[in-house]
Amino acid sequence: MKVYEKAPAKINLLLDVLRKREDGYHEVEMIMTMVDLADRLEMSELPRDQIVLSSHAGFIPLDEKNLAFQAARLIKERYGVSRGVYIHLDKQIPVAAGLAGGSSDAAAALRGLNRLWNLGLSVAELETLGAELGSDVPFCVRGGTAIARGRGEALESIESPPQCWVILAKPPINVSTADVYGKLRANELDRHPSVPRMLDAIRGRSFPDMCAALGNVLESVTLHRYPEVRQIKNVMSRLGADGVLMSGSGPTVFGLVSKESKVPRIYNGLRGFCKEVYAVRLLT
Ligand SMILES: C[C@@](CO)(OP(=O)(O)O)[C@H](O)COP(=O)(O)OP(=O)(O)OC[C@H]1O[C@@H](n2ccc(N)nc2=O)[C@H](O)[C@@H]1O
Ligand SMILES: Nc1ncnc2c1ncn2[C@@H]1O[C@H](COP(=O)(O)OP(=O)(O)O)[C@@H](O)[C@H]1O
Repeated sequence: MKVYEKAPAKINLLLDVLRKREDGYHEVEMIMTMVDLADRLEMSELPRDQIVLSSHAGFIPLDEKNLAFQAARLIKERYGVSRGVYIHLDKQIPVAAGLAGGSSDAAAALRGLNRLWNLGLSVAELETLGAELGSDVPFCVRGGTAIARGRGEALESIESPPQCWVILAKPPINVSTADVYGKLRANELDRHPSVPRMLDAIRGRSFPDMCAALGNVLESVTLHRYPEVRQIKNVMSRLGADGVLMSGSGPTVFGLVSKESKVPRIYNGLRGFCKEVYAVRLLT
């Protein structure tokens, strides 16, 4: 038997940091949603008790450092599964981009192995397992659109935002999430994005209000350190994107666009600045 799972990328429409916690993590308030850019996982049983991961992507680890591998090991150990699995990972989401590619692969592995091994776990149980792998994994298990609090694992699902195009541009730099949080001075932030304002925009189905409510406090670190990220934001705005923001800890910048006729100009204009540009839809 084989099972297939799609692992979509996420974007943060809003990311606020409230404070640094005693455990080293930061207390956040985020509004997250999925976009139609996805990795694909194919999972099948192995005759021997082993986890084997393969991928054509040459730039990710295929051993226990891979989050999909860690997900398989965790669910196997926790539920005493003594069967093996072969996972093939078709990688489409850029790596270390602020799009939660690895977290979404882990979430897809949890969902897929729950089916392959008939474990009968609920989404809530898979989310709890996911939290052991990373702060973004519970949201990736659940999908849709949600407010994420705590370190990102306390989720409240909300309705989908108004449908639009999403242009993603990833400059060729690697940004470490831990580094960005480490450099943030959470108690010195002079501006915070407003969660109620973003929620009103989404619930009122107002695309312009949603664009106006976009905000990410981690930009204060990443844009300062990597001026090319700020440059991509400026270029995207100049080319006509309606709302522009960095996703997560970066370096990917996304632009929200309501009119399809504007998409080719923005896409082609950005290709002059960076190789990795995608035009996708929100997953609503
Ligand atoms: C910034 C965000 C926004 O969605 O995403 P990415 O940019 O990674 O996609 C997330 O908060 C990232 O979540 P994730 O990438 O799962 O983080 P984890 O593996 O749990 O943690 C990596 C490191 O980031 C820091 N970290 C993470 C989450 C959090 N709320 N506070 C933190 O301080 C910690 O230093 C931790 O060691
Ligand atoms: N399945 C995976 N896909 C991508 N990266 C992975 C995976 N498993 C582990 N990693 C590692 O996790 C780190 C962060 O990757 P990723 O999840 O793509 O970024 P981000 O957290 O910025 O969204 C990278 O350094 C990468 O080597």
